[in-house]
Amino acid sequence: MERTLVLVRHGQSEWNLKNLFTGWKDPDLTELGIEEAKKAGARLQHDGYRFDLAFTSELVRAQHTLNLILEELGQTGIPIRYDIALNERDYGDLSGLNKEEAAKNWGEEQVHTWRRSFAVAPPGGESLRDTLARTLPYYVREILPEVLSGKNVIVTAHGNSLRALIMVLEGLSPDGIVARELETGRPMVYQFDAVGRVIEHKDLLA
Ligand SMILES: O=C(O)[C@@H](CO)OP(=O)(O)O
Repeated sequence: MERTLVLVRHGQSEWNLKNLFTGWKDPDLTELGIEEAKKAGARLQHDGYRFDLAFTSELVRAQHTLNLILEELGQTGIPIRYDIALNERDYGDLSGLNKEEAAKNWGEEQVHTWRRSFAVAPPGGESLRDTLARTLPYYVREILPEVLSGKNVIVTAHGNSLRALIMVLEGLSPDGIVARELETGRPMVYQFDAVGRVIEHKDLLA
């Protein structure tokens, strides 16, 4: 298998558990998050995936997830590239607030729009479109050329930085992305043709 790109959302973080908006804040994984990352690695190992190169964000929950996956694969020696472009969507003023309390304050519909819409930014933060505007150039410039050269690549990142990329990989519209939820620690596998089009994609069960 060549030209394979695997995307993984980090395992459960301390702030996922506490139900807090996280964004660019930097909590680590919970025990469950560690288990999820190890399971993702074990599943990839079981299915015979091997990687030449890895990308992750500058946030510890994504880096920790990657390290655990690579340990399960016995591939801790592969090159890892870290970039802020893969960081979670910046949640601005919502960062650190409880998601349920926010829904009480601003109303469920408003908070859902901030969390899942394409173009509406939370106060002081990034919309998914803003996030796409930084993840997509990074993908085209840094990740896609490696895939096109025949490498197998793994990316561990975040719910919304990955939702942005998935819009492009799966051809989803701004309406189509609203309902797309990414589970923690679930590998999403994309197979590319020689010119960088996705010819197959599947989510692996844990
Ligand atoms: O808090 C966050 O940064 C993200 C991911 O956990 O939240 P949301 O559920 O709104 O995507």
